[in-house]
Parts: sequence; C-alpha cells; structure tokens
Amino acid sequence: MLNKVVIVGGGTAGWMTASYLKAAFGDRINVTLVESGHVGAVGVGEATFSDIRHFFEFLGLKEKDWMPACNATYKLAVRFENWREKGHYFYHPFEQMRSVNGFPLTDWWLQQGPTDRFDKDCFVMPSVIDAGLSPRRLDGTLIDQPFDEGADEMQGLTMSEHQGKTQFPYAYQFEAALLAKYLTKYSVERGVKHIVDDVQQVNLDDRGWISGVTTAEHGDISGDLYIDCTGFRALLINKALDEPFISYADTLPNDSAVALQVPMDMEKRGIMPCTTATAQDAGWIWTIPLMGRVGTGYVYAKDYLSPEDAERTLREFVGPAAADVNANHIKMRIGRSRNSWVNNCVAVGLSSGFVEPLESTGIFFIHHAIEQIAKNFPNEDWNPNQRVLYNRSIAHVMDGIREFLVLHYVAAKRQDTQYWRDTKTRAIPDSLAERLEMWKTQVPDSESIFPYYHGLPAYSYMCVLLGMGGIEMKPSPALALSDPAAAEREFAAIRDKTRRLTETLPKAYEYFAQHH
Ligand SMILES: Cc1cc2nc3c(=O)[nH]c(=O)nc-3n(C[C@H](O)[C@H](O)[C@H](O)COP(=O)(O)OP(=O)(O)OC[C@H]3O[C@@H](n4cnc5c(N)ncnc54)[C@H](O)[C@@H]3O)c2cc1C
Ligand SMILES: N[C@@H](Cc1c[nH]c2cc(Cl)ccc12)C(=O)O
Repeated sequence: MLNKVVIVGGGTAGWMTASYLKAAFGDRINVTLVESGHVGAVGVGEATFSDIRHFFEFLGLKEKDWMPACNATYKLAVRFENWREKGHYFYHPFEQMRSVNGFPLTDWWLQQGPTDRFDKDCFVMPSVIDAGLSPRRLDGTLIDQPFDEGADEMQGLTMSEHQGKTQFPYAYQFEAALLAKYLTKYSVERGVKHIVDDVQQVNLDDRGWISGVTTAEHGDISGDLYIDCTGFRALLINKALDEPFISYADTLPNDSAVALQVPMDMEKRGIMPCTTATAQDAGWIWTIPLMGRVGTGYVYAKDYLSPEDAERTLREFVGPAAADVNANHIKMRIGRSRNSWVNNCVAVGLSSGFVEPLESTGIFFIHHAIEQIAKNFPNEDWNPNQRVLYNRSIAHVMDGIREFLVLHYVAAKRQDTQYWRDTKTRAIPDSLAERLEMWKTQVPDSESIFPYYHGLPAYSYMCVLLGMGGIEMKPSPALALSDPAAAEREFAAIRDKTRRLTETLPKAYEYFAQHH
C-alpha cells in the first residue's frame, strides 16, 4: 500500500497540503513534513478566493475556529483604483451576475445603464463595500443568498465541481504566517510528523525517481510520494528532477515586489472589507486590511523601477505608519513548471507556479492542487495517466489565470507612463487576442472565456473589461429591439436591496470586534 508522503517545505503550501491530506485519508496515510529553520517562508499571501471556504469545511473548521487566530477579515471584492485613470475605481465582487430575458445585466447596462458605474448598477456588494460594512449581521447571519449556506448539498464538492452552482459573497484575508502556524498545530495533532531541518540533498534512483532526501541533522528521510513545497526554489521538481520551467515573463513583466506589514489601529482606521489594488507608475500596490495591521506591497517590473524607488514609493503611499517597519523585497518567478507532477514528485505552491497576486490566486492554486492530489492519489501501479490528468488540470488553471491577468493590463485605459504604454504593445497570448475580438462584439459568457476550469466565471471578465475602460464594449444589437422594462425593474431591485443592506448591516470592524 503506497501511503508514505514526505512534504519538503513548511510555508502556506506545505501546511495546507499536510492538513488536507490528513483530513482526507486520516491514519491510512503517513505524512512527514520537513521545513528549514533557516530558510524563511515568502512571508506574504494574505487574500484569497471565496472558494477557500471549501478548504476549511473539508478540514471541519468553522470561521470561529481559525479566523481569530489568523487576524482574519472578510474580502468582498478586489477594488481596482487608478487603473482607468487617477481617481477612478471599480470592484470585482463575489456576486452572481443577474440576467434579464437571456442577456447578462451588464449587456443591458451597456444599452441603458442608469449611471456610469456598472459595478454599483449591476451588483449589490460594491455599495456595501463603499460603506465599509460586513456581509454578516452581528448575530452572525449572512445576507440573504440565493442558496442555503448550510445546505448539505454544498458540502464535499471540490472547487471545480462547485464552479457556477452558486457564488459565495466573500473570501478571506489573513496573516499567512499565522495560518501556517494554525495548520501546523492542526496537522501535528492529527499525526503529521514535523521535522525542522534543512534538506541538503535530493537522492534519485536509477529511474530518476526520488529515493529520499538527506537532511543536515536528521539523516535521510524516505517515502513513496514527495511533495515539493520549497517555494520559488523548487528544490525537488526543477532542481533535482530538472523539470523545465515555462516563464510567463513575455506577457506579465512584473517580477518584483516589496512588502510591508504595518501595525494599525483598525478601530480608528475602520476596515474596508476588500483588497485594494492601486495602480502606480510601474505596477500596483496591494492593501489588505487585517485585524491589527495592514498588509501592503508594491508589485512592479524591475525593468521600469529600482527596488529602492519601489520601497520609497510604497513608504510614501503608506505614510508615517510605515516609518519603523522593515521592508521585505521579493523576486517573483512568474510562470509554471511544464509538469508539476513528475515521477513520484508533486510540486505545490510557488514551486509549481505563480503569477503576480493581482487577483489573489496563489493560495487558490495551492488549494486546487491539493484537491487534485487527493483525487489522483496513486497506488503502487503509479498509473502514468493519473500524472497526465493532474498535469493537464494544473496547466489549465495557471494558463487560464495568466490570460485573465494579462487582460487587466491590455484593458487598462491609462497610458501616462512608459510602463502603461508598453502594456498596449506587449505580446499577449494568441488565445486571448482571439477572445478579445469576440468580446468587443459580445460581452464574455461561459462559451467565450478560457475554456477549461480556472476558477473564474464569465462575470469576472466582464468586470475587468467594463472597469478598466480601455476597450470599447458594445451591447448586443438585439437589445435595441428588446423591451427595456424588465431590465429597468432589475436595476431598481438592485437599488432597493442595496438600500436595505446599507441601512442595516454593521460596520466590518464592529462585526470583527464582536466575533474575534
Ligand atoms: C509578493 C507576493 C504577494 C502574494 N500575495 C498573495 C495573495 O494575496 N494571495 C494569495 O493567494 N497568494 C499570494 N501570494 C502567493 C503566496 O505567497 C504563496 O502561494 C504562499 O505563500 C505559498 O508559498 P509556498 O509555501 O509555496 O512557499 P514559501 O512560503 O516560500 O515556503 C517555502 C518553504 O520551503 C522551506 N524550504 C526551502 N528550502 C528548504 C530546504 N532546503 N530544506 C527544508 N525546507 C526548505 C522554507 O523553510 C519554507 O518553509 C503572494 C506571493 C508573493 C510573492
Ligand atoms: N471562484 C472564484 C471566482 C470569483 C468570483 N468573483 C471573484 C472576485 C475576486 Cl476578487 C476573485 C475571484 C472571484 C471565487 O468565487 O472566489
């Protein structure tokens, strides 16, 4: 029976993998995690997709179990500031797109939008976010949803099986190091063997399969399946097994970041229930509000900006609160391994692939990979088709998200610096170029976006195209023949629901002050 797993690396990827495999297979699987006491985790990775709740559900964890330990808050959207022009902003929310007479409401908005804000006209949550409110009332009840949050059929679905069934209204923001610490305790309590040591050598047999890893002080550690969670170093998959890395740098030039963890009195500041991406001269700055601090950082391209200037810009952006905070400069490896599962080694996390965190996809990649490992867990036959199916799924998710991120830059209207002008002339994936031509004629739908599961619905593409403002979008010609009354009623219903919620929901800080 093949059941000995060795995980190398103890960042978010390592401990999410260890905890999930233990939850999936219990004592029928033997998991050892070895992590260096000298090589630090990347130290960022704080905003997520809403799908991450399936991870916590799978582990049997409720929000009250883990959120307070991770200073976690809710994320209702990404707020894109200054991407169209300075002073402009829009939201990419977690909210199902409404349709009227077979056309998405954004199509009707292009025909007869009530205002110039597609997001506030077509969705409810942007106004809730603008008011700094919580999606849960002080008694913990969630705003009314087109589905029952606690319904049994919601449990046990993987993300790809769940896609499109419903849209949960929020994701999370949390301290990555505290989540890793929480999952360490969860994992060790369930039998994961935790070794703090440096892996100094990866040993291969004559087939090129991993036969063990040699550590500085704990000798050789061997198992059946090795999971590379060593971050950008990719010690096992790219270094030891020499699996090629496919760079996305030709279409996504941002390769650097500088991050600050800024202590903040959130009671005084208030909590914006969203992640903010503020465009800058050579990239963008993320702002993630947590309980007790703000996580922030400048993602940029070193060809356009030096690390020193990036840090200076970030400190000026944050203001005096950043004065005594140390900066964490990070080189980002953008792209993916050609295959993330090679022989008896699977890479998860940064070792497998990464794109800049513009839509908070790193932890989504980890979660998706872990679900697929559990689904394709091998036996002693080591059926190569399992590796083929796994690698295809991972490649699709990363290539799909890469296209979606490139769309942000292609569609962004601003061209006030060379960096932004170059976003309009830089190469884009051929498949995206074809889709863009279609979207200029008809708003994205499930048939015209990236065709394989990559975690995003068509309305995410609509938000980027309508928000960024650089690509002219037209309504479907058929709408000129259609009766607008039903769409006008839908817009009015959204305004009514928005009013009811903004008049009754608590402030985000008020909710967390009671529930942390
Ligand atoms: C600037 C930036 C911002 C990001 N923001 C987000 C975000 O908002 N949302 C999101 O979902 N994702 C985000 N990500 C991605 C997220 O940070 C990662 O997906 C997540 O941290 C997982 O990292 P990891 O565990 O793969 O690697 P790491 O955190 O780098 O961990 C690597 C581990 O390997 C160990 N290790 C390395 N070498 C050895 C060795 N020889 N022996 C033993 N152990 C070793 C280290 O000790 C460490 O424990 C961001 C990434 C970057 C770079
Ligand atoms: N499955 C993802 C898709 C998604 C839908 N809306 C958003 C908004 C943002 Cl900021 C990221 C991701 C998404 C999810 O539901 O999380």
